[in-house]
Amino acid sequence: MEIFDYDNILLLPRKCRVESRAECDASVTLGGRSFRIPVVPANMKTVVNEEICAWMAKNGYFYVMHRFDLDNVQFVKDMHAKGLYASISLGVKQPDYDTVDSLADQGLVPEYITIDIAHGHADTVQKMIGYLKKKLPASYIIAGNVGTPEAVIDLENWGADATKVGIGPGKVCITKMKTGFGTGGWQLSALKWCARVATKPIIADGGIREHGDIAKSVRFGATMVMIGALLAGLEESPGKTVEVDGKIFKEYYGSASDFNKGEYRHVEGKRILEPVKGTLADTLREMEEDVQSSISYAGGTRLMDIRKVNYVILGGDNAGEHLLM
Ligand SMILES: NC(=O)C1=CN([C@@H]2O[C@H](COP(=O)(O)OP(=O)(O)OC[C@H]3O[C@@H](n4cnc5c(N)ncnc54)[C@H](OP(=O)(O)O)[C@@H]3O)[C@@H](O)[C@H]2O)C=CC1
Ligand SMILES: Nc1nc2c(ncn2[C@@H]2O[C@H](COP(=O)(O)O)[C@@H](O)[C@H]2O)c(=O)[nH]1
Repeated sequence: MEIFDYDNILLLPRKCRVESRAECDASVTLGGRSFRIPVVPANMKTVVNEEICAWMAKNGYFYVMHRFDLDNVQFVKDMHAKGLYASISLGVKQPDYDTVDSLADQGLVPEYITIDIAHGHADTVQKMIGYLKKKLPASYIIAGNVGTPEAVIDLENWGADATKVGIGPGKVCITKMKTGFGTGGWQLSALKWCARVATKPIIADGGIREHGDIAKSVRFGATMVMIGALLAGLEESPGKTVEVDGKIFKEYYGSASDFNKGEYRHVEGKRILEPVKGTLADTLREMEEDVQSSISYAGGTRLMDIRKVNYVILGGDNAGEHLLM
């Protein structure tokens, strides 16, 4: 199997078919809705909050609200009251089942539900998917996180409408060091491996360090890309603002860090400071322009045209050119 990651892959251009990058359509469809770009901010406390989610929904972007210290039922009510779609996260414990009961009893149907646990290839996830199918059958279910084709096949067979791939490639992730497991360091080839068997959309989660990594994810099978670090250091980002030597940073911590959990047990995440660099609107606009450029380099006009390009692996044992012929 070829092993590579975002920083040692480059995509190869094909003859341009547009006169302006504005002709390239970066939009993507997930769960029957169209979104401006294939990017979703990570469902983490230092990346999204209610205001950011509402703004994203209003402005044509996909979001997934986090599931920590939050009244999910009230969140769904608030989003629907504003005429916006609701996209929530759930775990697999009793309070999560209580949330599902409460939503169903009140006739509240979130348009998207993401079952989000560290090791998503699990009976507990199968059980939650089954419960959601019974209680909230109209919700679109995203399940994860996983890192192997076997897991993608199981989650799809259990009823997931999309899977989230990425065990440990995140910037604040320490899973690799703590457990010896994961896709950290080879996330892009793990994505390719999973995408070969997937029959439903994949959300590539973690490890995006440059805007060009979005196109690389799409090339290797992602429908959507989940991003934490690159969106944690914005003016609106909910992490605490910290000043160091006159420079302004935002706190960014892992959902499995002691900062999120409130205790040091089963910790698989850390806290870092991200320099503050611009607004959410400007960053998403720049990402859209960069994806439009990627589409034009791919010789296409639509996002999925990126899937047609060849690529090279730079350095290492697998180095070489990979042609689609
Ligand atoms: N993408 C990634 O690489 C990772 C992401 N995270 C994120 O951190 C957040 C918290 O995750 P998580 O701790 O799972 O959430 P929860 O604390 O809600 O735990 C979910 C359930 O899974 C169990 N569990 C957790 N890890 C494992 C494991 N390795 N093997 C078997 N069972 C396990 C927990 O039990 P118990 O605690 O008793 O074991 C609990 O019952 C999520 O948002 C998750 O996405 C966390 C780690 C890795
Ligand atoms: N192993 C851990 N992974 C975590 C934790 N909290 C979040 N995450 C994952 O990281 C991505 C974001 O990655 P980034 O490279 O864009 O910053 C996020 O979506 C989660 O899947 C954690 O505590 N441990």
